[in-house]
Amino acid sequence: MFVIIIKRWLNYSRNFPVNFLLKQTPKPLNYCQILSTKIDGIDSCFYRFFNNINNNKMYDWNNLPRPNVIFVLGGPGAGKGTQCSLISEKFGHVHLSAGDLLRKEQNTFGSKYGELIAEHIKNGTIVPVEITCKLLMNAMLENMIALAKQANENEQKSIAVGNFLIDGFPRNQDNLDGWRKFVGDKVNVELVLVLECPEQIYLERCLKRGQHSGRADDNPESMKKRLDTHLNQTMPIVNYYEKLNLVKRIDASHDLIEIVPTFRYDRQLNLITGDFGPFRPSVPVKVPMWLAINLHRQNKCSIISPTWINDLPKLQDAQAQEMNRLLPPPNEHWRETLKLLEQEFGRSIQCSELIERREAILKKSVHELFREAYDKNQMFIGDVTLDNATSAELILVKEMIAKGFKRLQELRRNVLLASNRKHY
Ligand SMILES: Nc1ncnc2c1ncn2[C@@H]1O[C@H](COP(=O)(O)OP(=O)(O)OP(=O)(O)O)[C@@H](O)[C@H]1O
Ligand SMILES: O=c1ccn([C@@H]2O[C@H](COP(=O)(O)O)[C@@H](O)[C@H]2O)c(=O)[nH]1
Repeated sequence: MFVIIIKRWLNYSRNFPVNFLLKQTPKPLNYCQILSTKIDGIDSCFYRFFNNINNNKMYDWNNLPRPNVIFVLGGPGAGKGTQCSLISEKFGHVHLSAGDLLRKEQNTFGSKYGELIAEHIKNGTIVPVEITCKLLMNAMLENMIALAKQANENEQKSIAVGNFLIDGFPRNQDNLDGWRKFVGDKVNVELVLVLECPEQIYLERCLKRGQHSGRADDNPESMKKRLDTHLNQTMPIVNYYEKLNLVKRIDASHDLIEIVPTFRYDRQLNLITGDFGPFRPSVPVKVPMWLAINLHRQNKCSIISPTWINDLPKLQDAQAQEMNRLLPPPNEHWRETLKLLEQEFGRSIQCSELIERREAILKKSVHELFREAYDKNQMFIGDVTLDNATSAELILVKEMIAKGFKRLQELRRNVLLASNRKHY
């Protein structure tokens, strides 16, 4: 009997912090009290939980303030990681990349999920939510505990609320369902930032990154699958959040332009759009277009032509084969950038055929759209889809669309008048 008691006692004390925590039912204590009695318990639970992500019993979130979450979505290479780093530097949000957490788990010695994760990443498919969600929750909890500890050390009355940027999640319906089930109201989802680029840019950026990233999915085959997953599985999630009015779409295709300064300025320029510099003679640095032109006019730099300009002849040939569809442009502002560069350097960049062909396709598709309505004597037109047209290109057909609607209105009025006459 005595031996059994000793054994049980030994077992109990070996698991002491965990047992202690599990036996305590959370009471509405003030945070400082909770910290002084419980924080070590939560910590050790956290580490056990982290080592064995299957063991969700060890998880305790309830005594910490409800954190704010911003989801950051966008295609592969949209710049989610890049922008999150900038936001977190500027505003202090904690950046958690679901992809990075999965890659870390994949490379953790002895992880039973390593192979499964590697397979999904290579194929551009989505890892089951139980794994991703627990990794995210662990990472959030780790940060929340750090805030709690900080408050405790500084004898603050309340713990700061965690602010998280969750990059690359939720990516599909399974992710969304799992997030609702495991996290739900434990956090406050404030916003969903969606970074958008033409497909060509996603591809270019990831293939370029692939030259040094060592990532198993920065190659043409994986990219095809990742783009497909983004379009067919992630975009429906964006639509879901759009209905909740939480989505903010951002054009992420703005390329900075590379200049070679002829002057020295050892500090950074802190502009609204980001921090640029330092500037050193002969050392290339990226800046916004307006700054490049301004410095160039003062003879303070030379401008390096963006690489996509070299690919324009290829796009021109491909677009010449396509009679009815616009191919993805190099980026949203390609025409404006070309115009500025042409003005600056006084020479023209050979792509007038490409511009004419795209304008012709656009005009033809708008024309056909309305012609069908007139021919069938319909008062309404179907959905307008002008895929791959940039904002500048859409402005070109704005007048045609306005005229088309005006004529449809006239048609409608005539039909109504005719039907009223019939009744008399
Ligand atoms: N605005 C930009 N202009 C040009 N290149 C960019 C821009 N933003 C990011 N990049 C580059 O594109 C590549 C992809 O960026 P980043 O890793 O931030 O994208 P991501 O959306 O997090 O990608 P993934 O989903 O594949 O992890 C990087 O090499 C980065 O330097
Ligand atoms: O929530 C997620 C996030 C990512 N994945 C997988 O990881 C790769 C790479 O993700 P990046 O965000 O582009 O770094 C992605 O293609 C998925 O295979 C995931 O399954 N779930």
